[in-house]
Amino acid sequence: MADSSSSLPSLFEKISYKRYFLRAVDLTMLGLLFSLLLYRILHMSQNDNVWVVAFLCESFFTFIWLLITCIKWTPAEHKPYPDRLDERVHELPSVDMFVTTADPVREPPILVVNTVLSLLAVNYPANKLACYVSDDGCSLFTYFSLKEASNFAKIWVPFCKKYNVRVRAPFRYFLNSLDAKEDSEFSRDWEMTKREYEKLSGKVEDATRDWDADDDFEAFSNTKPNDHSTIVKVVWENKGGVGDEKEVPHFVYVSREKRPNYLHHYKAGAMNFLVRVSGLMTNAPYMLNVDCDMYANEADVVRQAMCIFMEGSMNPNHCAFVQFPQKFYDSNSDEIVVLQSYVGRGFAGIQGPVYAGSGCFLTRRVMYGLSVDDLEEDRNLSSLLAAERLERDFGKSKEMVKSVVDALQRKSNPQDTLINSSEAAQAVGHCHYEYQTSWGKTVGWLYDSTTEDAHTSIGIHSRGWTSSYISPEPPAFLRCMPPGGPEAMLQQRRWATGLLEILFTKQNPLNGSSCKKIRFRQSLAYLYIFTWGLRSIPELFYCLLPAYCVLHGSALFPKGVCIGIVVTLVGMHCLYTLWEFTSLGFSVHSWYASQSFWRIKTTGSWLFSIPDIILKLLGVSNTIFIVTKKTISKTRLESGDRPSQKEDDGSNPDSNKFEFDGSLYFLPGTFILLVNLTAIAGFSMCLQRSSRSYGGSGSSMIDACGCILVVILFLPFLIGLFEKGKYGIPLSTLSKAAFLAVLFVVFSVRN
Ligand SMILES: O=c1ccn([C@@H]2O[C@H](COP(=O)(O)OP(=O)(O)O[C@H]3O[C@H](CO)[C@@H](O)[C@H](O)[C@H]3O)[C@@H](O)[C@H]2O)c(=O)[nH]1
Ligand SMILES: [Mn+2]
Repeated sequence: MADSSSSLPSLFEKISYKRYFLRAVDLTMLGLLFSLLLYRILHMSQNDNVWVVAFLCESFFTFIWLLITCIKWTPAEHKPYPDRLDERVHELPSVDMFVTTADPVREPPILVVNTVLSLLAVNYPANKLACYVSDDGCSLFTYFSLKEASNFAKIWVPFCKKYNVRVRAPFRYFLNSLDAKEDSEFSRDWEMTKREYEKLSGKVEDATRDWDADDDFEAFSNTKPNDHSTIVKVVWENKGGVGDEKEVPHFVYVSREKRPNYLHHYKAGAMNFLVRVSGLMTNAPYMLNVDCDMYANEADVVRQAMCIFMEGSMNPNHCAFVQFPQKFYDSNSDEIVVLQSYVGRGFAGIQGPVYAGSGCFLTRRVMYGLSVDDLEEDRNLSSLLAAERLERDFGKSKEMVKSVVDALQRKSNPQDTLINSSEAAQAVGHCHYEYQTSWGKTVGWLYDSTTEDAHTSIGIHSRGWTSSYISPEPPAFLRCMPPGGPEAMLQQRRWATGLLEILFTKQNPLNGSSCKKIRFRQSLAYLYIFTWGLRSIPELFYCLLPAYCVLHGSALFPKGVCIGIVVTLVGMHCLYTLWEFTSLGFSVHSWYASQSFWRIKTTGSWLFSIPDIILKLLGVSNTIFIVTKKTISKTRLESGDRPSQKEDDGSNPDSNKFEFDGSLYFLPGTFILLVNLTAIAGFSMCLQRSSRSYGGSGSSMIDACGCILVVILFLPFLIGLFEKGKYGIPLSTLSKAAFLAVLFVVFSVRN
């Protein structure tokens, strides 16, 4: 526990950003949007239906901007001081670290191995750590790889600690060659460790080929990913550990029972099983959640998070979780980094950041459904601890109930040996264990959304907890994302659908039930992300309106000086977002690519979240979680870890190209492109044919400029028209889009 004497310096500092100028910019843009709406209302009678459609779209955009302004108003973050931890805290708390994997093909085991190695090697007493891997793929190869990794960990962990290695995922660490030429102890150890890592990765890659059966793999025989019993394997137990540098923390492999026709709730279900198993085995008060596509990039990461929790145990600031921003070692998601930096810090200045599903430390008690009120009134806690209630909430395992009571009362009674709890662990992995309990409803990770992270997050904030955002440099965690193309579109659709799903649960931020403890601005902030999918409709319309007006000969934008409103809005938005990108060190190209991808994903991928939700509400089909395909990036590390700059160096000319396939995701974009190209062609032909001005009620140059802007934003599709292979738009998509475009043109001209 932390030393509460006030003379010692605080373990963290809250940094609140002053942004008077940016607030003025936000408000000016809001004012311009309202003026545009007012103009539309005043001129409604003189114009046709286009005017109404534009008005509706712009009302939606204004609403979004209002939410953004409200989120960004008071940005903040926490800065931890891990150096002060030893002076202040006599005994560090234990942490259970969870890694999830689900598919050995889409998530190569070598990636999981690296995630795990980076966690096992963090700077924290090894006897206070335990790493649990949940494998929803029930894969022998994953298990085999992890078992091999645990042997390598006995070399890797001491090596990292001896030489204070910063990047503790070997696949990243060994990308850089050895600087020291001389034959020092370090270079000998380095060479040896590298050789051992190469052996390990060779074995992992060949696992599917040379296979020597072993009794230990018995449990995997005759299993299918969706049909098998629970498997719990203690891969490595740190027996009698005292926390010295050579020790490797406990390491457990689990795969919960799966049967066809049983809902298993994807990652949320896996996380809930991990909470139960770890509760039975080590029952640490804190938990770290990392996806298998992410690794710890900073050895002090656990200590950084503990600064927030330990200080919080003195000042009841009720911090439920500490979220590190998602940063990437490939350059496919600059816009996410930028979004987090502004919107994420905005959330942090209200009630706390959103739990992002990975790179987050959580408190076990909070995950057991505790609310802030339960802390204040001991009475509540004792009602929570009533035996029959515990069984109803947490299930029928006595061992589980006991571990929950210990956790809620902050008593840590880990098992003497992990093997002792194997049997109880099997029981809590049964696919009917959660039946009629509170798991997934009020306890643990919440079900009913494919973005279980955002759903669980609002559940925690609704119980009155705050959360903390810390963004150390170098980044604490790094992960990878799919490049622009079918995988990215699939992932975006899953996110948009999952976020919309939350609007139809009890956690809907608009459902302001009085018992909810969430702050008003925090609800608005959640509303901003939950409505991503809905944005697709106004964005789609807005990409088509200029073309419609040019073809139809009507005006979309205001006339005279009032056009200044639109021009200023577009100009300000460009400059504002450009500044956001460049001030974080991203290039102008990255800014453009993000603006373009944002339009592509909204109109092409988020759009499908709407039928997904309708089909779910009608009971026709349920939403599914398709795991994103991960590939290992071989880009070299730079000292500053600025991934975006690296791939911009032109070494791989294809790295910025957008990939296509025959899926429907690319139909809206191709259609938008063709329609706007037609409108531009039509407009320039008319200009050539006659010098008659486009005055009166007809469309003007400014509408044609709108079409040009849309084409610029959909440039990856224009390039796709001329490319072949995976970089080209398939003929089937092209012909469907062309057919729709002809219908659109006929409709616009005739109407
Ligand atoms: O049935 C499943 C499906 C997925 N996963 C795991 O969930 C994690 C995330 O899956 P991924 O395909 O990588 O999804 P992403 O879209 O990259 O993940 C983001 O979005 C998800 C949904 O919001 C969150 O769960 C993640 O934490 C967040 O990083 C991975 O470790 C998977 O192995 C399971 O354990 N079981
Ligand atoms: Mn992922």
